[in-house]
Amino acid sequence: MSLELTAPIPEEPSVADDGTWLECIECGEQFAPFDDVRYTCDDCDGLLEVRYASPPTWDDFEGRGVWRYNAALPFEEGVSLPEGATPLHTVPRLESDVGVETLRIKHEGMNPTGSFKDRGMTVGVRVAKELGVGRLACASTGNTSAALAAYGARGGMETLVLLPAGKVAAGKIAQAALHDARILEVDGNFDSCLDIVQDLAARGEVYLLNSLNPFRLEGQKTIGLEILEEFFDDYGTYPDRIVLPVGNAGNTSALYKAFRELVQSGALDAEDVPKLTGVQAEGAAPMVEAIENGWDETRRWDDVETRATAIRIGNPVNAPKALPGIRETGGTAVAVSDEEITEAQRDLAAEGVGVEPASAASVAGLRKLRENGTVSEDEQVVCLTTGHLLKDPDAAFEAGDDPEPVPNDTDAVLEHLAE
Ligand SMILES: Cc1ncc(COP(=O)(O)O)c(C=O)c1O
Ligand SMILES: N[C@@H](CCOP(=O)(O)O)C(=O)O
Repeated sequence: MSLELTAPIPEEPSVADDGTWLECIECGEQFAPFDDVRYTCDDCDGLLEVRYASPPTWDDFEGRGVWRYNAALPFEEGVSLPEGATPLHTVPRLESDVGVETLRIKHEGMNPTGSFKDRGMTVGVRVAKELGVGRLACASTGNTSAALAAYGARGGMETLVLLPAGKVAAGKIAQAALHDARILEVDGNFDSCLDIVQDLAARGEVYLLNSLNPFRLEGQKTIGLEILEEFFDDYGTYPDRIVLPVGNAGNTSALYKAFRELVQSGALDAEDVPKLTGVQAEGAAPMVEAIENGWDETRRWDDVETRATAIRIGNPVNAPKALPGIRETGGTAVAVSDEEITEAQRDLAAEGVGVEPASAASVAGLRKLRENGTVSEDEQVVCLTTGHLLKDPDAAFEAGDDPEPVPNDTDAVLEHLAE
């Protein structure tokens, strides 16, 4: 296991506030966490990470949901709906069909707005209040906008969302609209929307709450903490592998950070860290390209396309955090077709687990890696499903069978059923 994972706990710098500070992952420059609004390093523009003088151990955790893990977060509590404590489903038929020893599904679609973004927003909006900023904003393929709108509303704050026109699933726009976000539809893809929001943030017009914001990822760390705790309760061991869909690569970065902090505190052995395994759609796979080619960074894909609109992303901003996470945990990355994604969506639905297309990419990826021998039959695996089926009703209609019209008459209904 890599040196990164066993790195010593850094000494608390003078900029720390209550044992917490921001640190550049490229040059190591440190910043006080709440003295100013910043998303990247003032010196080199590298990505920032939140650091703690005392990384958490298992005994520090009590309560339920995201804030059970407040010892691993910058605050005791946040702007909450509440979020987290999502199910870790068993899926016995799918488990034996895919052919692994254990398969569990961590269904993040069961969060308050139907995706894992809520875990990030409960922390992110709390930080926005601490900083005393005005308007909150994000670029989004849909779920981030739904979560920002809801948590902004909960916190009594104004929200602005920029969406790629014609490429966001209906359920997600409906959420942002009802929670009263101002919605701008941009004639461009998600990456162009993020470029604009970053410009607006740099000009001080908005507070950016995409996963470039290091505090968002603190909340998303709790996915990894919950998986490890619950899996250990059930099996007395940790999963060998966690398979997750990858878009902007926030979750991959967040889970890797959660595991590093547990290793640093001595709560987890480095050899027990699950292999982080990322799955992208074939039409939007810059992370897979970077992993396959051994690159340290991704190359931007300008033309991206997939039915899994949530991961229709060509320039994953968290790649510098996520690529080491995949490599140093011994994981990998794989691309799947839209057909394989829809098939996996049906497989999950047949076990009663309703997910949107991007979520099903994890299961499609696991199946592919099992078939090509990368994943072995004795592995214990958790697949992350990131968003709820109702987020994208059109995709669900396409994947499922059509309703059958029948006359308003019992005999005619019976006749129809007998056909
Ligand atoms: C449903 C869904 N799954 C997966 C992803 C990808 O997650 P990440 O950006 O953390 O890689 C997103 C958004 O990016 C999403 O909305
Ligand atoms: N799928 C995301 C894309 C933006 O990701 P973020 O984690 O950087 O906010 C979305 O739902 O918009």
